[in-house]
Amino acid sequence: MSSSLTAAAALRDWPAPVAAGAVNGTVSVPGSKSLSNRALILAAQATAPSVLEGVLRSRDSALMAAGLRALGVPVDDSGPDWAVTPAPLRGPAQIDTGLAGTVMRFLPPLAATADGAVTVDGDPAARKRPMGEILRALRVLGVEIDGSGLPFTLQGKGFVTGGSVTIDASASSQFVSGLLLAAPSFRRGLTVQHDGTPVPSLPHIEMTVQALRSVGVQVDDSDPNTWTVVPGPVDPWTQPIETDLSNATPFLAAALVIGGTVRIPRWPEHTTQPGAAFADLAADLGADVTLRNGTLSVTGPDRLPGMDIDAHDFSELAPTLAAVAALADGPSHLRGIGHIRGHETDRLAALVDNITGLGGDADADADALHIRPARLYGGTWRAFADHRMATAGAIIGLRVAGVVVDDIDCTAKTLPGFAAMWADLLGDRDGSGS
Ligand SMILES: O=C(O)C1=C[C@@H](OP(=O)(O)O)[C@@H](O)[C@H](O)C1
Ligand SMILES: C=C(OP(=O)(O)O)C(=O)O
Repeated sequence: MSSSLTAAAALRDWPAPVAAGAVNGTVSVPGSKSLSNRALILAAQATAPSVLEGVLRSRDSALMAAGLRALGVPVDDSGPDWAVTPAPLRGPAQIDTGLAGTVMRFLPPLAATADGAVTVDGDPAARKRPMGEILRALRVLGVEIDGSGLPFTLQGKGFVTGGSVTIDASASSQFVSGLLLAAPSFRRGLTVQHDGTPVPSLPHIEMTVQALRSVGVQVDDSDPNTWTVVPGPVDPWTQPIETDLSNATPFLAAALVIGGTVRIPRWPEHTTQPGAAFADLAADLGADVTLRNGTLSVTGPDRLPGMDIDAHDFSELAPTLAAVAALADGPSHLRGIGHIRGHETDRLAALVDNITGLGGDADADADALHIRPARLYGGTWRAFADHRMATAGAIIGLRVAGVVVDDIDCTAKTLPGFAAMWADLLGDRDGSGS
């Protein structure tokens, strides 16, 4: 794995290409970050080796693989399909989470079962992301931890007893997912109960439950806000990893904002990925949307209306939706997304700053983003190390000359090569912009 995927790179200004006309292209999007990192965590606990077909090769998945290796689990990423060979987990180990929510919330509960001390840290921005609740839960479950956020050290005893714990997962569904994904390895399994305002990104918890069941783990999710995982053997991971539908959305958004058609092959018919919601949203905005033979096609509407939507379940789409909204003919409201202030950056603040910095009209309240039509002009679009902020800038740049994204390489978090893929879609092969 190249170090550029595991270390934060220097900022690189990228003049976003302006579209010469309507788009017409097909984009092959790599595997889902969320499924890849679940597959890695589960394969590490399995009774036999797994081969992860279609796994995403990106900074977030490289960090997950490196974290497992640090704990003694061989992950061979030399081919396109990574091989994971389960082994007893042991410290001392150092884990770098980068800026990956899935690494910082999924790996510590599993690392707590290791024999030995495990120190966990991440990028400076990762230290600001909510983490206390999952550490509190691990303490309730008997795990000794030094620290209350990144960096912290788990004093692994070689086992976690498990049992039941009540948490407030209103800041991130990943608190629930992380605990459930390690629970097959807890001696008594685990019941997690959520007590608080509604959990965001619920489809991602369904993804966790489905991933656990797919490797033979029994999960009871029959009561809302309560999940029980029965301890026991984990089968090797066998399913191909689906295309990352959230990463497909900037490309599909191009068809919405400049017209024309974008096709995404290998679009699953059934999925727990919240990115699938984008197809319905595009249709609601007047696009022609079809799914035929596994390819999703989106043909943009003549005029782009505003949107008033509750994005609580698919909050990771907020930057894409905000970029579309900034180019729409009517006002937009993206509601139910207060918790994205704790994503890679404070996304509500960053989107407002970026949109207003280009002459747009946007503001945020505790839980929503409001964007009104305005004539935009060129300027710097700051990524704040956030892959989806960078791709949102690319969308706006399609229609606004002079937009410069200040760190396009942070897209390597989940989609290395984004700039080249974007240039290919627009027929701008050198990727340098206009
Ligand atoms: O479990 C996952 O894979 C994810 C859950 C969501 O996190 P939040 O619940 O913190 O929004 C989502 O936004 C993130 O991109 C991926
Ligand atoms: C919130 C996101 O990432 P993470 O997995 O780091 O939480 C995201 O990808 O939009």
